Amino acid sequence: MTNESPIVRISNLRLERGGRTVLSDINLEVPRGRIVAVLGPSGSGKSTLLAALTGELAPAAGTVEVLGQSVPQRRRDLLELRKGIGVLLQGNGLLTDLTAAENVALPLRAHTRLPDAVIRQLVLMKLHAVGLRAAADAFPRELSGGMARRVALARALALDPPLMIYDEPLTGLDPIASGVVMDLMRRLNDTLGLTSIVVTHHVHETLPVADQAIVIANGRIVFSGTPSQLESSQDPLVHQFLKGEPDGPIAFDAAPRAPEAA
Ligand SMILES: Nc1ncnc2c1ncn2[C@@H]1O[C@H](COP(=O)(O)OP(=O)(O)OP(=O)(O)O)[C@@H](O)[C@H]1O
Repeated sequence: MTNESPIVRISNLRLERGGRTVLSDINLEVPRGRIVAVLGPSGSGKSTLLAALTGELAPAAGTVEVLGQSVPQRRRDLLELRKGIGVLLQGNGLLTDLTAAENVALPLRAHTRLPDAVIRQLVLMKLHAVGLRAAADAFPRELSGGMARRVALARALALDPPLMIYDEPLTGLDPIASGVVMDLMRRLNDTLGLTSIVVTHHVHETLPVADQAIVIANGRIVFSGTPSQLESSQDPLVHQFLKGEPDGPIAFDAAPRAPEAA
């Protein structure tokens, strides 16, 4: 893979779940170094698209290339590819009986034969990168929601993956913690030379740090462009999604929920 080749290249992709087409005609290129926001109402297929990138879901048609190779079907090849993809899930997935440092060490222990002292140094570097070196020996229950999310981020970065995937990284976080996580995402992306794909409902928090945005609705990509192009789009589908309106060209049962009363 050359420096110019895209980190992700999706062509004419169709994805099915339970025998039903969820997404079709998906074409997307994610160039190196970018942060791409994947937006869309609940149930539109954002997680399904991520599943195709990580090889959990094979295409019903079309192709998915990640890190310069077609996403493999063979389990061993898939595991190898996944070492290059850091994934931050909304549930964090931290093991509660391990400290922050031990959690971050897990991928290093699973995939390398480095001595303990080297692992400890790498772990402290990753925790430092997310501003939590001092919390190395804390248990998850001793951390705030935002801190726990950052420990999970440090763990996702443990193997220095060139591609980061964030699945709803702001769920459950207050506005301050959300701002910290989004700033970190941008800073880590730029300082570590990463490429990031962020699936989120949090449009207004995410667009300021994104280089590119796509909106998925009604089973396809209905917008692809810069955040400012998105915000000025006159497309009725995009407009309905951004404003969270129940009536419009997005089917009612796929429309985003109304904001909860404060
Ligand atoms: N394992 C599955 N089997 C059958 N249908 C599924 C499966 N997973 C998802 N679906 C369906 O596929 C569609 C897309 O779901 P998906 O989870 O990708 O949407 P999403 O945009 O990520 O939603 P949300 O924002 O609520 O997480 C939905 O209609 C969902 O019901």
